[in-house]
Amino acid sequence: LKHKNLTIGTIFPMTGGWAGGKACLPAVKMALDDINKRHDVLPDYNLEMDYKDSQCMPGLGTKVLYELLYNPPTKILVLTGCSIVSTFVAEAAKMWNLVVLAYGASSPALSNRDRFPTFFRTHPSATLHNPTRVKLFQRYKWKRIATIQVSLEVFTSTIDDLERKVKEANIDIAVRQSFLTDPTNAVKNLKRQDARIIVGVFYEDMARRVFCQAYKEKLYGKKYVWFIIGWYPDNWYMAEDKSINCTVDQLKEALEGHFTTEAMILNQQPTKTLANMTSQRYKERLDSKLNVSDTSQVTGYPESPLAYDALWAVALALNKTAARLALKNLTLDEFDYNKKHITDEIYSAMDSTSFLGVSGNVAFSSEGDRIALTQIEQMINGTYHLMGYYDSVTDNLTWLDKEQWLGGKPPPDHTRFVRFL
Ligand SMILES: CC1(C)CO[C@@H](CC(=O)O)CN1
Repeated sequence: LKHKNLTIGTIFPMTGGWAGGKACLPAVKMALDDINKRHDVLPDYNLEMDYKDSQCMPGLGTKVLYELLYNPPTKILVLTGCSIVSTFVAEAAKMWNLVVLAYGASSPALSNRDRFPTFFRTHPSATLHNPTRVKLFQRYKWKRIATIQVSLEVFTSTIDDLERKVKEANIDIAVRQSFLTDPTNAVKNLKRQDARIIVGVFYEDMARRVFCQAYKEKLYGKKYVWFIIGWYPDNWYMAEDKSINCTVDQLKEALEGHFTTEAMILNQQPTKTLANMTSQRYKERLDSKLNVSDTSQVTGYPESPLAYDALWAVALALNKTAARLALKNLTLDEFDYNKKHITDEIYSAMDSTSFLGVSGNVAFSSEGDRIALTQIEQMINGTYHLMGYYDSVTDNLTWLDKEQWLGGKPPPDHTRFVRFL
């Protein structure tokens, strides 16, 4: 039983822009143990991994990919983290007929079958937020939207996608502002162009600068509605920040009432997953492996269910492939980088993935993107409160009717001129 080995090449960012490997590597090790104990999954094979650190840098990521591919044993598939590493690895890996599965890549640019024909990701694309935003614009009859973003590819392509989606809904992005590190002019322009319903996409360091400027420009309060990203650490606006000259209370005042959207990447139900474990039990097991006091501060902790489930997606796809190859008297351990017919089987098995993981139901779109629910929260009195969920596949918004409006009702999306007859 499990007398043959299959090796997965895995790349983790242990430091750098997103050091998600800190929690995702232990999660993948846990998944390997769990899978190798199962006799009903890959009964003939023991799954192993050969892992490298990319430091979330594309150059190093490319170098370690070559190390993985030019050293035995043959790798059956590659696992990656950061977007900037995944784009290089997924672009190159097809030359070795390798499927690539990312557990930590959010860039919309990766949803591209021409550039990345063998790419999948258990991490949702940043564009997952956009159908939710449109749904809320429609709910409150807002047709004039403003956006402000940091000039980074991941945010530019997210807003480009939002523009396409609002156009389909007959909604207009009337004001679009971007900045590199200083949002002063962008925020002034939003005020000058009478922006009211504003979508902001940036990392939390820039979010503090934007809302400090919004405080100064009085671009907040009952006339305005802000939508920003929901996966910042809970008290992100209280962090010590020498780059702004606003107090926490001033930021808190500017932030009062804003909405956030984020992908749901931890199964909320108390049900047991395919791994015979609830997501709560998963967290307990990972916490014991991380053995630090506050595990939620470990980079990659929120994404670790995506890494754990990525291994299960690999195991199930290889299990399915082994059975199909057997019909042609072929086996998985015959794979080498020239056997595209085996890659095609792995690809189609991965494409048809559907199982309940600790991150919720795991399934991929035709571009390999993770299909997931989003949750909407609102900051009320300095803390986030759950407002509802949105399933873009069924276009179903579950709304708890708890939102608060500083002016007692949703503000209009522009100044209403009363015509004096
Ligand atoms: C939600 C976040 C923080 C988005 O960036 C991902 C990293 C990346 O896309 O490179 C990790 N998860």
